[in-house]
Amino acid sequence: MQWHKVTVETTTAAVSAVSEILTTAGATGVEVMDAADPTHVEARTPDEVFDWSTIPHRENGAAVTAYYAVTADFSRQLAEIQRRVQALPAAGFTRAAAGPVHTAQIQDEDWSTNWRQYYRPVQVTRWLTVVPAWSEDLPDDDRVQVIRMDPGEAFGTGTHPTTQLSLQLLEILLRPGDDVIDVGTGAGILSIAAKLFGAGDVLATDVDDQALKVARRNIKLNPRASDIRLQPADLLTNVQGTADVIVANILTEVLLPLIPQLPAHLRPHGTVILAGIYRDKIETITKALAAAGMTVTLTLTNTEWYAVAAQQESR
Ligand SMILES: C[S@@+](CC[C@H](N)C(=O)[O-])C[C@H]1O[C@@H](n2cnc3c(N)ncnc32)[C@H](O)[C@@H]1O
Repeated sequence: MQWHKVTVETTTAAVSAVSEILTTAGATGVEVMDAADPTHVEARTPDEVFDWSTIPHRENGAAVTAYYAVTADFSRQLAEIQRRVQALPAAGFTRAAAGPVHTAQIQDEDWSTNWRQYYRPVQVTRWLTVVPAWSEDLPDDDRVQVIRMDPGEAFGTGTHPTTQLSLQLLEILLRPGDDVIDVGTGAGILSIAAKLFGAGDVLATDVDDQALKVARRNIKLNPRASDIRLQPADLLTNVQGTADVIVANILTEVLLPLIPQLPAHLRPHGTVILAGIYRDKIETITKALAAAGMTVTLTLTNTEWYAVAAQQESR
């Protein structure tokens, strides 16, 4: 089968945004080469997800690659990718983030399954390990919860710092029986983790139908999370009801319009967990939370990324 290979030259800060653009345009997965990734020498820890020695290390900037089936629709998909990449500087990224978009037509060389050999289980929090769906390699400690995921299908299989920060805050803050809304669920990992941590009702939403399909598949891989509800939704618009915990790992540009919607969906003493915040955006998010009557109670960082937990100020 023939595929279009699309590579966007960009910067470390914009990798997540570019990955989202390529995924939203219909890619089933993205490959990231980033100079900020640890080299294989720095990365030799028991938690490694990749065999780094097999992956070349990039010297500058970053590149995100995705593959699209050869269809009549491709020129429209490519135009949309180029339009959205060019809009990155206006969304607050540096001009360098909107680098050239390269395309090539390639023969299927099993790229869609080749990456599987690089994946290993990864311990994402103290009590949570993400295990690829096909792996028999389970943690030795039976107190550690296991999430089964099919990586490479949608953003959020546990390896990105923003997902790990969200999982860590859920592990710290979620109380048994808490009802949860997961805004922008992607591959469903935060909702599944919430269930394993003892959540009550969990509603997972996403604006992208493809993400919801992937989330549905991953939920099926985790029987203890089988009653997660899925709903297509743009942020909290048309989402009914309230929750004890609302979690969202999305870029700041998307979190900002979400924040004013939160109080109407958050129970008294409820907690909001926001991740996907690049370090130069943390002040903007804190101010927006304050304007919506919420105070940051806990902040975690991982590389350049921040995640915050916030609660409503008592009235
Ligand atoms: C960075 S991914 C996070 C995925 C997963 N929650 C995680 O933590 O790994 C962001 C997700 O938000 C979704 N998203 C983007 N804009 C949205 C919106 N306006 N409303 C709902 N979901 C949105 C994207 O489709 C994507 O699946």
